Amino acid sequence: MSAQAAQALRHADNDVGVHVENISKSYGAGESRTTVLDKVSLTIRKGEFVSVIGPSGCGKSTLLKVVAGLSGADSGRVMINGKTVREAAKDKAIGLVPQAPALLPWRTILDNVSLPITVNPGANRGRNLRDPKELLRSFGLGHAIERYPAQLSGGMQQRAAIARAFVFDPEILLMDEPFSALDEMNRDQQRMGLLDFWQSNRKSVLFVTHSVPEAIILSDRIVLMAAHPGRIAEIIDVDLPRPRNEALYATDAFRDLEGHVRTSLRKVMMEAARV
Ligand SMILES: Nc1ncnc2c1ncn2[C@@H]1O[C@H](COP(=O)(O)OP(=O)(O)OP(=O)(O)O)[C@@H](O)[C@H]1O
Repeated sequence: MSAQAAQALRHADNDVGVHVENISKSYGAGESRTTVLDKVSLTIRKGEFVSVIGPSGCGKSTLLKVVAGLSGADSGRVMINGKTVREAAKDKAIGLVPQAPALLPWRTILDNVSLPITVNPGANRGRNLRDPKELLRSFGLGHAIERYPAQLSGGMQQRAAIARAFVFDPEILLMDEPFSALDEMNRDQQRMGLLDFWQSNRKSVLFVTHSVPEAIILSDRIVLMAAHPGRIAEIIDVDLPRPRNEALYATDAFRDLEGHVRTSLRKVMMEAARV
């Protein structure tokens, strides 16, 4: 058993939100077959924020898709709060925020966010539902609920997409570079909004990003992946106090950690470039 798998199993108790065990996945057949994920094991505790960072093509999105149940693995297993991904998805325990907000242009923001709970009301009996209006207010969109997506900025649209992911009050949240399309200032504002919301709505989060500062300010741990094949190279604890805010960027502790993450990232990038 690998050290990663052993570490993951040690956490196999009630504290576990997401348990990824020995996940492997390949694409293609014959000579062109490539291993995208090679025995990836990882545990995310309940209420823990974990970011995944690594070179382009190392399998970050693929890992997220496997955890979301959107893509099957060749081997290994994923458990979410002790349930299979299929059961967790059926219970609406997984919230997904894609790279692009994917809002329906002909529906208002409120209708977009309400849509998941209005499609099949009968199936929602007994479920914990969040009030879409209240969610939108928490994300600073209270004034925009009757507007259409095209009338909002990119950052506001993405905030609406994040609010939508919370309507079923999911146990875990999966986010694939949700702020990557935004300019740096807007991006920072959105990440602070997410940080504030998450700090008072603690969920297990798996967050894919290319940004080192973003990973540090948001996360409890950073999973650094290496490529060819995609695997976990290092797991870095973000031992910085919470609640956090922008002031953290200017601290020595933040800068030290940023230096560490960048050095490790450079190492895996150079390794990936040699393949
Ligand atoms: N459906 C698919 N069919 C074949 N190959 C795929 C498929 N999806 C992903 N891949 C390949 O798997 C590898 C990992 O892709 P993935 O998107 O998970 O990487 P990533 O780390 O998220 O990349 P990026 O940082 O550029 O978004 C890449 O080489 C990609 O080309």
